[in-house]
Amino acid sequence: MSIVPVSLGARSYDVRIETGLLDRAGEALAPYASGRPFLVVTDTNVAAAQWPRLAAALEGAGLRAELVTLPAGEATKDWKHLESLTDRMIAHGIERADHVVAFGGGVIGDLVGFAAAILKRGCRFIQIPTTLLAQVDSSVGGKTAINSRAGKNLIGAFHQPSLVLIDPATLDTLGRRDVAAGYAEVVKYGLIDDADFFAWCEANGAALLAGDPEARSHAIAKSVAAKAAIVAEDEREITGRRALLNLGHTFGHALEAETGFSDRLLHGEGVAAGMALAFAYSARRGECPPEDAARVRDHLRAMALPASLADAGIDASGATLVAHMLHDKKMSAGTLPFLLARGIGQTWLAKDVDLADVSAFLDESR
Ligand SMILES: NC(=O)c1ccc[n+]([C@@H]2O[C@H](COP(=O)([O-])OP(=O)(O)OC[C@H]3O[C@@H](n4cnc5c(N)ncnc54)[C@H](O)[C@@H]3O)[C@@H](O)[C@H]2O)c1
Ligand SMILES: O=C(O)C(=O)C[C@@H](O)[C@H](O)[C@H](O)COP(=O)(O)O
Ligand SMILES: [Zn+2]
Repeated sequence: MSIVPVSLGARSYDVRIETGLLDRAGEALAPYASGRPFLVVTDTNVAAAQWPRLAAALEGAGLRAELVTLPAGEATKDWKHLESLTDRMIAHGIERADHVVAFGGGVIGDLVGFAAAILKRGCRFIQIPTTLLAQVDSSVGGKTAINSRAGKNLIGAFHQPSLVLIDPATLDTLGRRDVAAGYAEVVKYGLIDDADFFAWCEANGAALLAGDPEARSHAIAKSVAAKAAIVAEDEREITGRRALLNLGHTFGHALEAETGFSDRLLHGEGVAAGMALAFAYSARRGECPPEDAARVRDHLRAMALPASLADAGIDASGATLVAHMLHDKKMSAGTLPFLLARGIGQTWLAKDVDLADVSAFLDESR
């Protein structure tokens, strides 16, 4: 078992990573049991593919559970499902010290985490992530949210889980497109500040996507450690350190908004295209070697990820995409800081980016 601590003073917690851990989850969850059964929230696909394992583990440890199953997909991160979930939590009698279990991908984790942040002004939750994306990124760090009509994750809160349990074997039932989408967030850690890890991705990405257990476990442990270190330094994205985790997201969220937060473009796919655009734009500004931008694009494409507007199926104008960006949560005093790169592993937060120039770049890229 590898254990990565997320060090946040009174809000510290562990991320436990071990193949087969789901079958022993009862043991790990027992200390968090209250007088009521655990409320486990999942989606339809995870309920079919992985719930029998968690149910057996809970039963084996003498723990009771009630399952809430929500529709699968990004559209579930909305007011309607937040309302129905909080109604279920209230009916269940959740108290502030109780733990709700988020069992699924990033959609379930973000929604359940936000419901836990606001129910009775805050109750506790545990993450059991079942997608590569959720295991390497969304289950760690306490960003919770739903989408608004205007944009991605616009209604949310920072609320840390008490525990994260990662079983890489849950990925055995995940579809190839979702594995690839999660892989985009793995590549992100290399592009931010670890050129050696990007080189590892170039060498091992294909094996990881094919389900190689060693490559998978290495990528998960490495990503979680990278994220935990950044979150411990800047939990609420104040100093600019945590903003690095947003590499590719200003472009990516605009592409997601343009496709209506639907399965036309998955979050990780938007991030992949967004990272390629961030590198291409950095190269256009003369700040990044064009060979590095090409390496990023080529690797993402080789992993069946989109690396351009056309790959992502986007035909919108630069002005339309920039209009989406105005809702970005990094906006400050009317300007939008941008994650750019001086090369692979050298991401930085630029504060002098002119959105008219971004719009022109996007029009050229179409
Ligand atoms: N909070 C954060 O820090 C953070 C970080 C990155 C992404 N996110 C958010 O995460 C969301 C995307 O998460 P995601 O990619 O996990 O999407 P998701 O939760 O929609 O899961 C993807 C698909 O896989 C299915 N699935 C999940 N686990 C499965 C399994 N083990 N076997 C079979 N099917 C399974 C789901 O039902 C769904 O259809 C986005 O909303 C994004 O904004 C949040
Ligand atoms: O944890 C973070 O910080 C991130 O930015 C991780 C991102 O991968 C994730 O998609 C996050 O939800 C985006 O944050 P947002 O603040 O731009 O909504
Ligand atoms: Zn992301």
